[in-house]
Amino acid sequence: MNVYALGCQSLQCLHPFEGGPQLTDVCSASTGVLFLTLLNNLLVSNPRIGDPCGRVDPITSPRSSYDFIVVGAGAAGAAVAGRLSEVEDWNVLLVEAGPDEPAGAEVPGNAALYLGGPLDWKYKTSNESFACLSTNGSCYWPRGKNLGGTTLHHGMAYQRGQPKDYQRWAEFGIEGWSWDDVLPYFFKSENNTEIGTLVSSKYHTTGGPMTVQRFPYQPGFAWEILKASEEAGLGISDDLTGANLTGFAVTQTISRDGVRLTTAGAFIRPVAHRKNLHVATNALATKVTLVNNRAEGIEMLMNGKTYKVRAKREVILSAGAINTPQLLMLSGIGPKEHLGSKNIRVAVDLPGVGENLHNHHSYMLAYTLNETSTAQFTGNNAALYLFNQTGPLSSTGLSQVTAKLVSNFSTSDDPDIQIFCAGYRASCRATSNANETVVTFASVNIRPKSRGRITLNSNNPLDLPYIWSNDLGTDEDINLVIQGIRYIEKLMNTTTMRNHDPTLENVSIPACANLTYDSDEFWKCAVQWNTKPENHQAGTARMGLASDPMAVVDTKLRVHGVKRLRVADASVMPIVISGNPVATITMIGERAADFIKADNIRRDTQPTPSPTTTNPLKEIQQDIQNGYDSFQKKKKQFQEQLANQFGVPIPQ
Ligand SMILES: Cc1cc2nc3c(=O)[nH]c(=O)nc-3n(C[C@H](O)[C@H](O)[C@H](O)COP(=O)(O)OP(=O)(O)OC[C@H]3O[C@@H](n4cnc5c(N)ncnc54)[C@H](O)[C@@H]3O)c2cc1C
Repeated sequence: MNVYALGCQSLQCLHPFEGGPQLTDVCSASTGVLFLTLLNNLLVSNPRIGDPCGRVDPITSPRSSYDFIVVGAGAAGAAVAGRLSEVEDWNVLLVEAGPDEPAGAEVPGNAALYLGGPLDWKYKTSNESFACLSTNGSCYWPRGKNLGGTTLHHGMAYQRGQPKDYQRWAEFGIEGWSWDDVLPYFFKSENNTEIGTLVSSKYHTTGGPMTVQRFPYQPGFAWEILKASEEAGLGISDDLTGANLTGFAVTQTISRDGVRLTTAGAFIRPVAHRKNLHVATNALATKVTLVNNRAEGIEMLMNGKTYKVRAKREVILSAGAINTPQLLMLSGIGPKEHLGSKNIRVAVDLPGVGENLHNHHSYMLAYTLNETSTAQFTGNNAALYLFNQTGPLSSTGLSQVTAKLVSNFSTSDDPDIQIFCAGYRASCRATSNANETVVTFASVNIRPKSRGRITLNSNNPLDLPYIWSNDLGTDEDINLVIQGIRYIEKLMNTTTMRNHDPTLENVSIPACANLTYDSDEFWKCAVQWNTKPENHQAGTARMGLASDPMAVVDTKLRVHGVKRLRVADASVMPIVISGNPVATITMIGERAADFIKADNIRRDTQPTPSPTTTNPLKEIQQDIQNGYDSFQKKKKQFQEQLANQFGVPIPQ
């Protein structure tokens, strides 16, 4: 009997998940196939990593109707579905195009390794005039296609943007989304384990389902970067979401004790036992069905069969900034002429659907250090990780180091440049120059001005949409990236960094060869040819007032002109926040769930108002408390079971 079977039988797990790509599919380590296979099995069976007993039990076919249907189980959708299912009287269907999360992807050292395969939508932009010129004006945009969405692949950095980001949203006439309005919803999700030791209770809290903490491991070079930053006068911060918004930081992450925590892991798995929550995996929503401009349900493809499922109350689209506008358009909601050109009957002419597409964009400098690299993905480190979830595999290496800085277009309370670092990762994917230590620094424009759009290639839901990002479409966008490059150069020119003898890897781009190396003109050319698009796409179904012709949803996330249909994901942000967006997108999911609860509980209680039962806020608070209590109870039982059967100590 293998360890996996032993663990699951004794814990009476009914639905462990062994599927999805295995380590042997995503790694190319010299450690060999047998080692990777064994490691994969041990990860799957480990209660703290693969969590075999906490997995969802996906439905094999949907019921004909539910109260709510949520499309997409990513940063927002998992939060929406988990929260709605707190109300026992409602039944909720969560529809996800991809499968459950493979255990290997929960290892922080494996971040992004599962992209490029079946868990990735593998989007590519087209016809870029100013970006990704080395790849014929086409940028690669990975997006997660699995429970947890892109939170199964992301770098896990926890940020919220800054108060000014939400002030900018107000310029669209949006009320109710100021910093003071959104902060309680960041708190609602958060369980910060480093209050008092690293961050302040003024900005952070405990009790939510999303654990926020630093990784247990940092490579020594991470602290060297912080030392160099101080030396260069760029500053350091313990908490870029706290009082000190600028400088370099070893960031807090959305992870729990050395294991990735996706939104599915935070919001769905702990409540997977709820009878009123159905999860459909490998199920593609192909359209929202409308009757008289009212959402009646969805059509979906699952296991080769088409289903029509009715939503008695509402449909919520959380399919992300690319798929949500695609679904809206496939359902007849979008720009009239464009829908007509694809033979789609227009239900609601909403010209803003698919417009306002934007993304952070960057340029990466790679430096070779004067030291021989030592392998990090070793048997010892793997064992350390399996037993304790510590060591190099329990972190993303230098990717946990980031900085927020200010260009000359902005002010210190509103940083507009971010630096992403990478290197020293315990990756199982062998690199070509295994003997060299290479570290990278990307200068990221986190206040992009250029806007692109998403349109349909055809009315076939299986066709990927057409994406034109128009990245780097303004001089200011390019200038901002160059200002970030100058900051990186300043950092690398410190004594601290020079002690490591860094050499900038040759940037040889034929199209830029006639320009003076390291001049602004040179970098302007290089940035456009070797653009590094970030993965923070937003804005394609943006919030705004009904009087705003380009607005798609109102401030309660209801689609203009359509009843019983909301959007909750990155697409509703009028302007992407200045930083890593997951926490904000989850906050949007939290808010959507509360808007829905308030509207529906009010509706349910309207006919027979009574002073004792008609306070919707009180009821919502009670629902949340009930959900939280039952989660805590289940967690305690599970920990006791582990302690009794495997001697795993109960965390204090
Ligand atoms: C490599 C990488 C690193 C990143 N690092 C960070 C980081 O460190 N910190 C951070 O904050 N952010 C990071 N991000 C960005 C972040 O992950 C995304 O911005 C965020 O996950 C988007 O949330 P979403 O809910 O809008 O969409 P997603 O999380 O992408 O979720 C959408 C879900 O909908 C599903 N779906 C789509 N269409 C359909 C359909 N028709 N039917 C059924 N299901 C459907 C998808 O499969 C997916 O599961 C990173 C992203 C990438 C790719």
